[in-house]
Amino acid sequence: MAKVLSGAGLRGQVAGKTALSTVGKSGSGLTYRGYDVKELAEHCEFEEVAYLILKGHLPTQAELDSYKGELRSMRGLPQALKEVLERIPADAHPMDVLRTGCSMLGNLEGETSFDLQGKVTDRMLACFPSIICYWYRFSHDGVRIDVETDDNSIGAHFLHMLHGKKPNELHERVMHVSLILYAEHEFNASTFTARVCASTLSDMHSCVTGAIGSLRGPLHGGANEAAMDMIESFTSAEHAEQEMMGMLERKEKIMGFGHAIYSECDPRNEIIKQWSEKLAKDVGDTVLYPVSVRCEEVMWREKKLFCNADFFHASAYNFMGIPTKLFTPIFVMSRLTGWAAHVMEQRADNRIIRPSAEYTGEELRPVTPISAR
Ligand SMILES: CC(=O)SCCNC(=O)CCNC(=O)[C@H](O)C(C)(C)COP(=O)(O)OP(=O)(O)OC[C@H]1O[C@@H](n2cnc3c(N)ncnc32)[C@H](O)[C@@H]1OP(=O)(O)O
Ligand SMILES: O=C([O-])CC(=O)C(=O)O
Repeated sequence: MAKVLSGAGLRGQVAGKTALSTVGKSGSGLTYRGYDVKELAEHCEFEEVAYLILKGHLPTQAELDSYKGELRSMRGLPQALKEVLERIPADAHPMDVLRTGCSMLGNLEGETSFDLQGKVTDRMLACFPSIICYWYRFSHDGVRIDVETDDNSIGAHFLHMLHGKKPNELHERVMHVSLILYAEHEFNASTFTARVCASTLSDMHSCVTGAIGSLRGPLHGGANEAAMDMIESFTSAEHAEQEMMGMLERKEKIMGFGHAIYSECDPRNEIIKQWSEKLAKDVGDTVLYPVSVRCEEVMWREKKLFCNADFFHASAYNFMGIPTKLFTPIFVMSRLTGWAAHVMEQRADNRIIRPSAEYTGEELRPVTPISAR
């Protein structure tokens, strides 16, 4: 059953065209350029999916090898950017760090012509993990890490820099899956931000910087961090149930549940949930995964609300030793592909996005001189 889409928040209004993805077309599915996300997550590496989204087709092995080589060669950070990152305090939010990092990159390596849109996007894909980890390790551990690793994937590059050692096969695979699931999602809030910015013929770094700001909020990408804060406060499944019932009674929003478009489920949830379960077994977890499952059961039973993509990402990332405040930046490392592809699509058939407002203010009135107010 499709969700009734009407009311505030531009819900249900077609705001433009896209050939990049379909969200909830039959009530629940998700496709990227016609491919089911489930199949992509099962068979592909993230770089293949980034290539698909950005360049329009799934790469051949030769195309993929060459693309990965190119991305690998772009991991380094300019000295001036490193200096900026070193000045950002340890208690800053990494999403703010990434927003600044992206903006600074735009100053140093600006998109001076739209002919460079593919190149500047690849550069961001390659170096966003470097920006996050360089700042994180410098501000938290006092070390200046080498960001130019030879890792075979973006996910492995990230985990290697974060933990100071190469990830195992399971963790690298989960990163592929996670980055694939987060890559693209039609006209969600952050992508729409990027498209509005693009419609003024602004540059790619401005579009992405704005999108990072939109993704940061807890109603959007920030929900994975908020979900983690919640589940780690529960000591057992029973405790989780008790607390959730209280939150529902108090009409609190529970992060990681519900969706603006999907009506019955978010197709990304069952995929990341399976990987979270595998990771739970791998680390011998007996609390976080059962707590998460109980939260899912309670929300469905009480409210018919289902987990969105963010909920089981929280436990999955936690099991891989990723600090909670880096969860949403990982989303950025992935969604950058969708944002950039939408910017390119907008540019290819552009009209400035400028909706109208329904005026609810005062009727026309005279200005009283300041001495008489
Ligand atoms: C990757 C992503 O960005 S996915 C989204 C991540 N965000 C979250 O997880 C934040 C929590 N979820 C929410 O805030 C919302 O479900 C959103 C923002 C995702 C969607 O918002 P909307 O489209 O406005 O929600 P929707 O219209 O379906 O809400 C219907 C009702 O369910 C309630 N509801 C929806 N989600 C939740 C929730 N997570 N917890 C409690 N109640 C909820 C709403 O308050 C609303 O109740 P009302 O009719 O009494 O006002
Ligand atoms: O589509 C949305 O509104 C939010 C979402 O799930 C996403 O951006 O991945």
